[in-house]
Amino acid sequence: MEPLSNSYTYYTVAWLATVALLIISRRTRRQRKLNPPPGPKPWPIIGNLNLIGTLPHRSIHDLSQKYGDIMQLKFRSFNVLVASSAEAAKIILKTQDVSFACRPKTAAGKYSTYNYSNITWSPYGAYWRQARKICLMELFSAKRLESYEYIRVEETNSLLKKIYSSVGEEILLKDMLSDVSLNVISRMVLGKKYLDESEDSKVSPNEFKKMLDELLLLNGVFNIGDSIPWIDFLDLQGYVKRMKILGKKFDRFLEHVLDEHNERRKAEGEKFVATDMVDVLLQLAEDPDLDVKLERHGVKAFIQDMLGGGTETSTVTIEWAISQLLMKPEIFQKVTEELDRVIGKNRWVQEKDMPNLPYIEAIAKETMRLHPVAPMLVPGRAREDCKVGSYDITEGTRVLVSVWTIGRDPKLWDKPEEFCPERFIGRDIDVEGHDFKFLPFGAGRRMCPGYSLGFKVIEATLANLLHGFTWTLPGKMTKDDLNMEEIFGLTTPKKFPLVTVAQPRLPVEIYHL
Ligand code: HEM
Repeated sequence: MEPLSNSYTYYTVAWLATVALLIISRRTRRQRKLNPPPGPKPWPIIGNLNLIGTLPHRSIHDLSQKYGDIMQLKFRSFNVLVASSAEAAKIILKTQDVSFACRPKTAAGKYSTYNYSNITWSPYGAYWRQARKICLMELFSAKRLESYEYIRVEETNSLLKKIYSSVGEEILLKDMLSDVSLNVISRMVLGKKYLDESEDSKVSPNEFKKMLDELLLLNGVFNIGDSIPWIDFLDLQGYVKRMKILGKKFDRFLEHVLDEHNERRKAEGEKFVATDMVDVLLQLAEDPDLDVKLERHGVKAFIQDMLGGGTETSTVTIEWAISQLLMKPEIFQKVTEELDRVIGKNRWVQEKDMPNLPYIEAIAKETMRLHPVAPMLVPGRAREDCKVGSYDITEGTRVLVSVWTIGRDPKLWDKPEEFCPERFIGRDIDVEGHDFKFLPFGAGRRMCPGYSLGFKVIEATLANLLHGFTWTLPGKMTKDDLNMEEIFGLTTPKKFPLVTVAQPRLPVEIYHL
């Protein structure tokens, strides 16, 4: 019996070893055959992170100049594919967008946005598809956006009044703009403004603002645990702890919002009409015909998305626009000539005037070309092994589209570093992701669903700021003293907020809003 058992063990071991060798050799053969995009040689553990500075979009831009418009980096344990030309962007966002339409799993998505139940971080699939359908048909339909125009007008008027009451004084424009956009979005989404002390609410205005700032910050940070999963539990930077705290705070607030809305619905019974986006979402949550049930936590996650997506984005863009004009004051003259000719001096600009103000539109676009809010869009993730051109991309690879580089490509833009709105005049380049050389809102399946609202707010606010006031730098400050550096985050704002001085340019009675 003994020799038989020995030979049995021997054959089993030999067989297992052969299978293991076969698997290893097949894997190595496969790896050897892979043709990854060019990129810098990664270091062990950190990969190429040593090459990424405090402004990652600029570091990545510099690397793309060396390695080409389709390059691959390694950030610790995962590959990062970077597309840096209009052609490469088209491949990622159009030709092969199904392969890249997923989002990476991040602690922010898990802990601060209801376990990936919001639109931004939800994986590609039936739930996300339904969310996009809700955006298109319900939340951002032309009819719905039009029905909220009075809110945008009222809030812009209160901004103009506030500026008028500070004429001649130094103004921190960003603070004023961010109050307006927060009021606009919270009235459209939640039905009331939470920055108003007199409103009865569960959070103070300060707390509400802080929560939103923290949401934007934590969704934009580089959390080490996301790229080295086995040290995730250590939470070395303390971000996960903050995300959990924020998640709880938001939940308390949003529960209160939902309860208030449900109570009104019950009280009004048959007469109830949905007036804000929460009402719409709560109605959808009861719709038995939805393909995927919209749960209460999904409603809360969508609300968070709207609040997060709709506030900082327009503020940051308008602040950049006014800063650029202060650097090139001759543009003020051209734009006021257009405003005086089309609008006259006896009224404010309305949204319906915008098609007649191509120079304002061109200023907004030129600002977004040079200062895209999301310089590398929101990261995507390869859903499967695939090819981009002749390169092999492996499943799980993160994907960035450097719209910052594309907006500065000298092959596409003449004197790309110069702020020159005229380049958009008479050219059919829209913001809707049709032209891959200009992608401020992305393109394809994952394109920003709030683009039309965002662009409306930017254009109309900018038009009225320029129609109602002349803008100068404070005291003896010259344009050479104006710092145009940016900081990186979920949005890419000015490093030093703009301080400016306004003077009225319309008859006094026009400011009695
Ligand atoms: C100036 C205004 C805005 C800019 C520049 C902007 C920009 C962007 C960009 C670049 C993306 C990523 C697209 C991609 O990955 O391809 C995005 C996604 C998104 N934006 Fe906006 N956005 C703006 C306004 C808004 C508004 C007003 C809302 C909602 C109220 C919103 C909600 C969203 C959502 C939910 C996503 C995620 C879409 C998805 O993953 O399917 N955005 N936005």
